[in-house]
Amino acid sequence: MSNKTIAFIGTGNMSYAIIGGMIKNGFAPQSIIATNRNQDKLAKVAADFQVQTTSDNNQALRDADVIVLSVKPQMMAELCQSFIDSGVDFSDKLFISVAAGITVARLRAMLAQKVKMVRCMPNTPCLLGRGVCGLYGEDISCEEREYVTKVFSATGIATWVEQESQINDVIAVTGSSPAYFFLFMEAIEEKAKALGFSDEQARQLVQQTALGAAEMAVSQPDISIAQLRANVTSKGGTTHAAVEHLKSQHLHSTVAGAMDACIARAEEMEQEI
Ligand SMILES: NC(=O)C1=CN([C@@H]2O[C@H](COP(=O)(O)OP(=O)(O)OC[C@H]3O[C@@H](n4cnc5c(N)ncnc54)[C@H](OP(=O)(O)O)[C@@H]3O)[C@@H](O)[C@H]2O)C=CC1
Ligand SMILES: O=C(O)[C@@H]1CCC=N1
Repeated sequence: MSNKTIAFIGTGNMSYAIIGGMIKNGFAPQSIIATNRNQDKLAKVAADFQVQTTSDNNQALRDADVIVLSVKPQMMAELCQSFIDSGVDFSDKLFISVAAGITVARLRAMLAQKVKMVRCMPNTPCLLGRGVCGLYGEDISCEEREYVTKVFSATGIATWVEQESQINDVIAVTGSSPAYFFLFMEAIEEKAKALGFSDEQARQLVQQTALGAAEMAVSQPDISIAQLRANVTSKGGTTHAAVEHLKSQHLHSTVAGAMDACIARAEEMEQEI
């Protein structure tokens, strides 16, 4: 199975990140096909990673063993219908959908076949091999599960969940959460600029601090994140004043509420799409 060809249908932000992670971690470029309707994006992924590219989705469907569905959820039904209309026999292909808010049952209905299906919930740090992917599969063999694990382990951490509903929890915890961190970084950057730092200084200061904080957590797994935070917080000092302000603004419940909103939206999309 590891010699199989994998086709990414729709090469936008997420496929680009997954392909980048795969290439950095030893997957052969000739085993990867990227499709897109936008030629500029195909030119970029070909130039950056030397993978095969085509704007013909049906060609990729025919040539690949594994088909990654990576268009926006609202585009998925139209894409699946085009596969049905192509006349290509895809009954034995392994499908992987990275789309939020579309269940296995719905994807199979769109494809009008009970195909082997994996749902994957990745995040964009896959590009650097620092991603997290939640995986859920139906009717896949042990060999296929191993292959999928190998693909997504190349992009970071890959973890299987037992219940499909847990994919929505993964979205809240890791799929969408790079955006929460970026939002926090944006807020610090904005205030740094207001304090008089240049745009370049503000960007450097915030990104280096975020990187340092993340590396502190990763490199010291025996120290809780709460303790790492406490280690910065001198009694009666400056950090204490800042942290108390964040707590008084209900940061924890705000974040929990944001994650609940994320899950609720995924559930809503399951009904809409
Ligand atoms: N971005 C993220 O962080 C994450 C995204 N996802 C999921 O990944 C999927 C893709 O998201 P993302 O990469 O952000 O979206 P993008 O819009 O960046 O990428 C989708 C790409 O698919 C192309 N496309 C649309 N329809 C077709 C078609 N019929 N044939 C070929 N190409 C097509 C689009 O072209 P065009 O540019 O012309 O529109 C676009 O380049 C979504 O389902 C999303 O839920 C999951 C986890 C994280
Ligand atoms: O915002 C979205 O819907 C997608 C899924 C997770 C991250 N981006």
